[in-house]
Amino acid sequence: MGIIFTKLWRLFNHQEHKVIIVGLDNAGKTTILYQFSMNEVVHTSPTIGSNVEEIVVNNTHFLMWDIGGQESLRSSWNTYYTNTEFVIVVVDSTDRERISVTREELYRMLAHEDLRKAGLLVFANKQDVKGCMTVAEISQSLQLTSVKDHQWHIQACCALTGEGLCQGLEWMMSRLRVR
Ligand SMILES: Nc1nc2c(ncn2[C@@H]2O[C@H](COP(=O)(O)OP(=O)(O)OP(=O)(O)O)[C@@H](O)[C@H]2O)c(=O)[nH]1
Ligand SMILES: [Mg+2]
Repeated sequence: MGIIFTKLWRLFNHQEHKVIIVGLDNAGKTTILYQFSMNEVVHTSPTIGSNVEEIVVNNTHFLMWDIGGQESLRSSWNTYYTNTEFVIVVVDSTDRERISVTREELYRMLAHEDLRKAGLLVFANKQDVKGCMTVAEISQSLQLTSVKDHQWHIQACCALTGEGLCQGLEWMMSRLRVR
């Protein structure tokens, strides 16, 4: 169903902006996708493959691909990269042990030719959990200030309440406006 919809959408609209949502398993990617598309918290199970939804904000159409983050699935993330305009990396801010794994995946992605022009939005998710990493800590662990060849932004959020998600979308919209 998702694929048929995607193809039909492409036939009739040239204004879509492709977005991929990546990050380690359990980061909250699927929860974020459905907060964007339905404004509610859905019950999720680990994503095998991907989910795709169209999000429309002020007449701007985003086609968002939420890709499963389990280790065995990460080597196939690159099959989604073609024509991607924004990469959303979702970080579980409570997962201090695996932030270095996210960093490795992040730099592998940014080095990929197909993502050369893509903007990077990092969601520091699960900010509702006491003692979680702050945006500053995550930014430092991911060494974001060393990212010079991609536009980037980091945004604190909580996918359960939706807090911070609109600000992330607004950043993407602002990048589209300056093109
Ligand atoms: N406390 C808290 N829990 C969250 C938040 N966002 C997501 N979760 C929970 O984290 C768990 C994993 O969420 P998913 O959205 O399925 O994670 P995912 O990144 O899609 O995981 P994979 O599909 O395996 O890659 C679920 O139990 C969510 O309810 C948040 O902001 N705060
Ligand atoms: Mg998922």
